[in-house]
Amino acid sequence: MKTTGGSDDAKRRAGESAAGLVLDGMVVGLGTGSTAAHAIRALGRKVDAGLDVRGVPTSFASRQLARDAGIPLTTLDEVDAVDIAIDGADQVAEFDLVKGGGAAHAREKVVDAFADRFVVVADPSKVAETLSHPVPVELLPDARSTVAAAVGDAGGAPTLREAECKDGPVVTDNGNFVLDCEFGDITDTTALSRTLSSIPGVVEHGLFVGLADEIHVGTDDGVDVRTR
Ligand SMILES: O=C(CO)[C@H](O)[C@H](O)COP(=O)(O)O
Repeated sequence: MKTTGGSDDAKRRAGESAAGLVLDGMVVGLGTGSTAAHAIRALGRKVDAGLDVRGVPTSFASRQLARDAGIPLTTLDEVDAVDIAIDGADQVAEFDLVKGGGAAHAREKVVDAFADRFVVVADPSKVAETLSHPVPVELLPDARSTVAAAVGDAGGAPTLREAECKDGPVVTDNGNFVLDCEFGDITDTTALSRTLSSIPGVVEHGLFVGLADEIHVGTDDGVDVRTR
């Protein structure tokens, strides 16, 4: 699993803190990334101890990890509600996020937005005053040049995400490409989110605006929790 950001201990504290919110009978959205992985492993230990939950994975990677951890799985088609979603972020400013470092943001946004309570888990390296991390944009492969041009018109500098162990671009779990789009400081997250969503060929972008309910930031000796 891809690892970014700060210390693994801080990520573990954040993940375990969020997993502690899960109660018997809940349906849980299972995020993607190294911090969410700590929450999934902690949840697996609670399942071992007798907790009855069902997980909705947000990626191939989180599905595999949840299976290995012994968490019973379900899908959005089979549940009426997701009680809580626990997911990481590449950057957090107040309650707005940039996500998609693992190219899973399209499914993550569906699950995180549907959840009654969306809990973000992060380490201190992710926290900023203003979002400035490049925004991942998942797009239909045929639309690469037209989406890149539209991102440029919107003031962004797009870079096609290249795979590390394969020649050519990253291909998402949905069979699409990702453009990492540099916008500098993003002062109006709502406007940029709307602009990116309106581009034909964009499947989903990694700006998560107005979705997070709670942020758990693991520190050297504990967890800072912020609630809306
Ligand atoms: O959005 C994501 C995957 O698409 C991840 O949650 C994000 O990249 C953070 O990952 P990590 O916890 O490994 O730093």
